[in-house]
Amino acid sequence: MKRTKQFLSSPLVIVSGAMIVVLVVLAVIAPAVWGAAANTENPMFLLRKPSAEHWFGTDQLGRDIFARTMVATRLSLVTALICTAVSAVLGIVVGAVPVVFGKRAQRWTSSIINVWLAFPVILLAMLTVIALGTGAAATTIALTITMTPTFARLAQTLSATVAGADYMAAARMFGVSGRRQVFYYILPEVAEPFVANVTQSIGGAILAMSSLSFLGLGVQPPVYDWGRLINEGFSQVYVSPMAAVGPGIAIVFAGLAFSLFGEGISNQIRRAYKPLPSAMSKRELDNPPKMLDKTNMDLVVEAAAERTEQHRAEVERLRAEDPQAAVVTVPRPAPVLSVRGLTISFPEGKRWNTPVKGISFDIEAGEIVGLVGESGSGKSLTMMSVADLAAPGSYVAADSIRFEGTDIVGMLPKDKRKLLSGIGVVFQDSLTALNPSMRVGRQLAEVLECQNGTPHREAMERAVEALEHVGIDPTQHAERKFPHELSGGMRQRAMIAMAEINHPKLIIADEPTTALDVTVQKQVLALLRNECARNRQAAVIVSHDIAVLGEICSRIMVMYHGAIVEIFDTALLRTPEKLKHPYTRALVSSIPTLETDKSRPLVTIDDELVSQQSANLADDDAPAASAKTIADATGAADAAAETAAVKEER
Ligand SMILES: Nc1ncnc2c1ncn2[C@@H]1O[C@H](COP(=O)(O)OP(=O)(O)OP(=O)(O)O)[C@@H](O)[C@H]1O
Repeated sequence: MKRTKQFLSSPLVIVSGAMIVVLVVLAVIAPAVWGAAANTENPMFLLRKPSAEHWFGTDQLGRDIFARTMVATRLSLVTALICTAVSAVLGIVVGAVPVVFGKRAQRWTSSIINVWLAFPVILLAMLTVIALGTGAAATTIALTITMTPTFARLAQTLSATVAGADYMAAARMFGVSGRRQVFYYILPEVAEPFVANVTQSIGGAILAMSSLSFLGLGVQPPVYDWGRLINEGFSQVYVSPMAAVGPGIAIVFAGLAFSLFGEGISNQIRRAYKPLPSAMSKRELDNPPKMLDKTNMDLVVEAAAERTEQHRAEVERLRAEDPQAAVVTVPRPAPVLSVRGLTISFPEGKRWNTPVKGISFDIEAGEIVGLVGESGSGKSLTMMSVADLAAPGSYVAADSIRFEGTDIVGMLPKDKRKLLSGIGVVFQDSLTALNPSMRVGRQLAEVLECQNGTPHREAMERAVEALEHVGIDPTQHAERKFPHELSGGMRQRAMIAMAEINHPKLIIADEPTTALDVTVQKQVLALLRNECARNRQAAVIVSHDIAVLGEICSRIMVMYHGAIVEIFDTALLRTPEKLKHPYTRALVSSIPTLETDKSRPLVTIDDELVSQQSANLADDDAPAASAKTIADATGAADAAAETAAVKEER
């Protein structure tokens, strides 16, 4: 019901649907209304031109061509509908059903479909008609034979996607029968796109059927369809063009009606998969929430001041080490990424759901920062939005998101894409993040070809080198393999190689080791750390596991309920009592150590208690900081650091 309503909201579906209704009504009533005028020969009105009485004129036997066009609607429509419906069903049988019978059956049917598709459509139809003899039945069979492989290929492609899903594997494991798999698992999933395509094809079937009749291979007198009428009217086309153009208009009308209807349904299906907020007006949607978390701002200022202190200490240390040195240079890295007031919202009915609430943070060049928090705290949304990979349906607002000093907020998509090619992303699941139908080497090379225009051969050489750099044994020739032919660890390494290949300034790794076992996890994290050090890259590693982050990061940011509640130096993990936020303390105390008493249950985090404590912690009376304040504050800290360095240089 909801889906029907959704379809009816599309003007394209409404207009084309109305055209189809007109055709169906004509097919039903035309023989009764216009039958006599269409079939009665009248020697008094031979070959008349169009007039008020005979809109399309008359034929050589004095029959009204408009009436004949109306009457021909039924045969033209019915034959097209029959051959489309039969070939769609056959297409499902040939294309979708073998999916449940395993790889061998799929290979066989795939080869059959390929050979079938290799024959030119009209040639195959003509040969079939010649073999079967002319007439409506033979034409319908001929067209069914030619249309079936197209539907079979479509059904095969759609079903193969479903067949690869985890729930299908589970169904097979549970022993669900093949018939049940087809009817309850595959068909419901492929039905909508399949039906949309089939509807579009009805227009094509009408055209093909008419073409055969026009060539004299289709229906034969005294039976007639639109193609036959054009054939008959062709002889008088110079005297009375409407004799051929009239039935031609009917074909175009019917073809357009079904093609547009199929197109309209396809559009609506595509839209259904992209959450569209319908309850809010455009004005409301143009104004998503914009927030600035003042407590988070204070943390950023503190972190900047802390790093300034560390920088000063480093200058002092080097000075003490070599008091004679005329110049002591300790370059102070500028933030490669600087985010202020990032707010991410989803429209839910008439309200906004805001999982990320005005957060701010800086990532300095070359540093590895961890982003930790419970599931649903907004970690992935934050980092993916920074990389311009925001979740579908989300609305992202920010005071600024500066990457290498350039603010991407409000930037044109083309320029943004160019700038953000300096960010490499390592996704959680390498199996879904890598293209399953492309060899690994090709995928790596494509990054260089698309981003730098590197020639193919050179890009392939660099892809092989990159795979070797991430520790994949070159004798395994991973570059020639498809992703599914690699182990989980190798795939994750390949994805790191892909993120690294163009030496981005920042790597975003979203839970890069969740799917791996503990040993491989450690190897992959060590690899990430080493690659960042080797290429002087910054990285943000998103994880649930604060212990893992402690091993490779210099700083950790803690997210809780869509806010950054603490930013701390990893060294503090050794003195957890110095951590400020109750959630961070609870998180750290839940890490099991060698001293943990195994007879007692692991520490869990009491969400309610943490919320209460953090509410007490927040200083509600403090004036809200603005993005400018924070920029000034961190700027002041940076300036102080620069001054320290410059002074020392002198
Ligand atoms: N496409 C979406 N539509 C609506 N809400 C969403 C969508 N994606 C995320 N959210 C909301 O944003 C919240 C945060 O999502 P996010 O993926 O950032 O969590 P996370 O901290 O990365 O969790 P996890 O560690 O489990 O991946 C979710 O709990 C959900 O409420």
